[in-house]
Amino acid sequence: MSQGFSPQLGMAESAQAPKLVYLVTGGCGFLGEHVVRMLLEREPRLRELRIFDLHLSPWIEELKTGPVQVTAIQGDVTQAQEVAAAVAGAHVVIHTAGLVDVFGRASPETIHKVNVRGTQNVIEACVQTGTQFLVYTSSMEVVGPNIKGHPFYRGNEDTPYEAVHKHPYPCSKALAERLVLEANGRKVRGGLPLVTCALRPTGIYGEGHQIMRDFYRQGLRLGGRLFRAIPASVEHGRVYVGNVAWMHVLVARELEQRAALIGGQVYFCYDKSPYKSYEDFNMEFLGPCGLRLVGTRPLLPYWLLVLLAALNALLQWLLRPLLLYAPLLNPYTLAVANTTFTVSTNKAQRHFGYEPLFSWEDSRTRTILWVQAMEGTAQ
Ligand SMILES: NC(=O)C1=CN([C@@H]2O[C@H](COP(=O)(O)OP(=O)(O)OC[C@H]3O[C@@H](n4cnc5c(N)ncnc54)[C@H](O)[C@@H]3O)[C@@H](O)[C@H]2O)C=CC1
Ligand SMILES: CC(C)CCC[C@@H](C)[C@H]1CC[C@H]2[C@@H]3[C@H](O)CC4=CC(=O)CC[C@]4(C)[C@H]3CC[C@]12C
Repeated sequence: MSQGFSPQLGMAESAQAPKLVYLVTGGCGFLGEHVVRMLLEREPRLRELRIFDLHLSPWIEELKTGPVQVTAIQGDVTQAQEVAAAVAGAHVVIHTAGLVDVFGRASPETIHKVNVRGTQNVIEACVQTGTQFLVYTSSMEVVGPNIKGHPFYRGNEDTPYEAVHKHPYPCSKALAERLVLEANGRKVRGGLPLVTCALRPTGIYGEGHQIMRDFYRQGLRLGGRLFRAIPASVEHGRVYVGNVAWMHVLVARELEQRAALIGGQVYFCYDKSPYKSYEDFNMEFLGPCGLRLVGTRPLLPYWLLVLLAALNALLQWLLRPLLLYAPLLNPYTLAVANTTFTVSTNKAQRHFGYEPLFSWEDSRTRTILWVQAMEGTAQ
């Protein structure tokens, strides 16, 4: 059963009746919502958009009034039958669903179940039902930073790096990514080959970013101040959520025409966001909303942060039978925050013509407006 499509948006073709069915798993999440909205805005060949998520958001209802049929599917990626039912008849699957947890909220088993087995279910569903194109949202964490704290400075997809994973989240993303890439070329129902690729965003920011919200609220509680914890010289790759969504839409569109080139490939997600430390970067948005980052150098010595992070891990373990204690600071988040990880690549541009849709100025303005719209601004 062929479900082919042409990614070239010629005049004649875009004027034809839309015929494609897309499925976005995790479509109600931070990134998933942007992918969903981007598809509706920028994929004129879309006939039906299926949004699959454990928790469906109320905003989906607003999307149902447009020309594209929007189908909300409440489901769990760990349930193979639910996934297969959602995938059946879809031309393209964009698999963003995942458990993003580096704070110890979920058990390692749950993280593995959702991120690895869930991805396996998506692959098997494509194979069984004859869906040929699969885009997987991977993560920079598949590469690093590693537990040795080696810097990854302006690296690209071919830069050698000692990827050593111990934490359940990067372990699960690395395993899932491998499954997706190994599935490239498998025969789907009807005999055509499955075409897969993986996108690896660095730290995503933008409207809906939960950790930014947490930092903002913490700053408000501390009287409009945040205290520098990490040296300004430690740089982090960050990418605007709208550009990450755009990259997903574009690569999904190009998968068929350029299957031999794109199939089985990984791409870092990048844009023109500046390289800065995690905290200085956040201040690009929190600053204009009235917060101040105190200190040109970290206020606490690093050894004390390591001690506090270890104490938090101990408290989390001791308190687990009674309550969930999951602060931002733990040995893993400290190691990630304190290690330079920046990417510099044009692979997505070379392979499928990606250019960021949003400039740095636009991305910044949109994010600031979103922070300002949150309740109780500091201004
Ligand atoms: N936030 C970030 O900085 C980065 C995120 N990523 C990846 O991007 C993807 C999306 O992440 P975010 O949007 O940040 O997270 P999110 O938590 O906002 O979104 C994930 C979505 O998946 C859904 N989901 C979770 N478990 C599910 C299950 N068992 N069945 C069905 N749906 C389920 C959630 O309900 C949620 O709507 C994830 O795969 C994550 O690993 C990659 C790099 C950076
Ligand atoms: C108080 C601490 C000293 C600073 C805390 C900051 C951390 C919570 C965050 C610093 C770097 C973040 C991670 C990074 O952006 C890469 C990521 C990729 C993903 O796929 C998921 C999220 C994350 C692990 C992200 C999580 C928060 C940080 C560790």
